[in-house]
Amino acid sequence: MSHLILVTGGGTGGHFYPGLAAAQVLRSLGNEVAYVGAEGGLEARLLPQGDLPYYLIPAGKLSREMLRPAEGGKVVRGLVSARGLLRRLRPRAVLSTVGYAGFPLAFAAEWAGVPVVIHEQNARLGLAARWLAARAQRIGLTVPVALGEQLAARSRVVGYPVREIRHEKAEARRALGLDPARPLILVMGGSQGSLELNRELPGRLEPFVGEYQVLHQCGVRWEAQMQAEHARTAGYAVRGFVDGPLAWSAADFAITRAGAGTLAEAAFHQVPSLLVPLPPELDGGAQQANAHFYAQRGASVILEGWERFQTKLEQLFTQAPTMRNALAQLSPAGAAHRLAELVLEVAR
Ligand SMILES: CC(=O)N[C@H]1[C@@H](OP(=O)(O)OP(=O)(O)OC[C@H]2O[C@@H](n3ccc(=O)[nH]c3=O)[C@H](O)[C@@H]2O)O[C@H](CO)[C@@H](O)[C@@H]1O
Repeated sequence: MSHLILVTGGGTGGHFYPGLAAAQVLRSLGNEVAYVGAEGGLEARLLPQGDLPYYLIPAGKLSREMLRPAEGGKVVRGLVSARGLLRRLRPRAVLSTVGYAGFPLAFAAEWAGVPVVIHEQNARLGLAARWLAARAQRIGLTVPVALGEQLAARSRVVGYPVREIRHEKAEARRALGLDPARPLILVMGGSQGSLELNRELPGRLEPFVGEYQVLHQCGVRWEAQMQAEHARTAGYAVRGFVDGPLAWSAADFAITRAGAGTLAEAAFHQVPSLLVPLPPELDGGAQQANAHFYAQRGASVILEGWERFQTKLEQLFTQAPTMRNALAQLSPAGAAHRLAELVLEVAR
């Protein structure tokens, strides 16, 4: 029997980085670990830069798109590839951070009798998590989620595994090519960038540039256009993709989407944030649920309508000290270890 543990999940940063963090902990504890990502996902670009053994398999979107032959075909090919990998590698356990990219391997493993642990990042279970939860041995959660009795018995709140790297503030700003001395507002659109933040924020933040500087992460897709439009505005730096730990270490305030990873990093680095969650029709309400979890605990402010931007930003500045305390209570430090422990509990 092999000693291998397979970690799977990706597509976007929010699903990939927590899997990577847990994989690294599992490896540091002496386990043999390999990563299984989706062809075309963010991980297909990032895994070759690291030192974890990895495999890429097809993965189709698990939505109504699945009914389209091209997407449905990908789902089927993903399951066939996953089954082939399991037969070849015979892992002791599979950890999946769910999402469409974490689905094929975990699903095939459940049917092959390999112990599976899933991790749901958001404050509610997504589709892949709901499909996998019934047969998963353990369900790791970022925050408490209301579940039926059977699922609750197998679930544990472990937090969201973040990359636990902190840099000194001035050094982080220097490394990002920013003014080391001026307070920084970080705009994070998430791993793919946010068109809404790209459209709304440069103009609205202009009056604050001078007293503050801005680092706006706009998404690789929009980088060229955003650079052309704003590169010459002094104190307003635009980047397609940034080094997450560096950007959070450099920031004093943030304006962000409400992806689970973004929120967990804001908590880890204690950066008060103004949240602009994705509209519920685009993600089944996951970001709204995440944002409310933080706002109810006084850790973030939610923007409800751009007409209130100025008021909300001022609220963020004035309430920052109490928000930092609330964020410290929500810090996910140690989450990667707790998730790794769940996996080792069930590994054969
Ligand atoms: C549109 C969409 O479906 N978004 C989902 C996706 O978000 P998304 O992939 O945007 O994820 P998150 O906000 O959760 O996390 C983004 C991660 O990527 C990193 N990062 C991002 C940009 C960058 O330039 N550099 C960088 O390192 C961040 O530091 C963070 O670790 O997965 C999340 C976790 O399941 C969900 O909560 C989100 O709803």
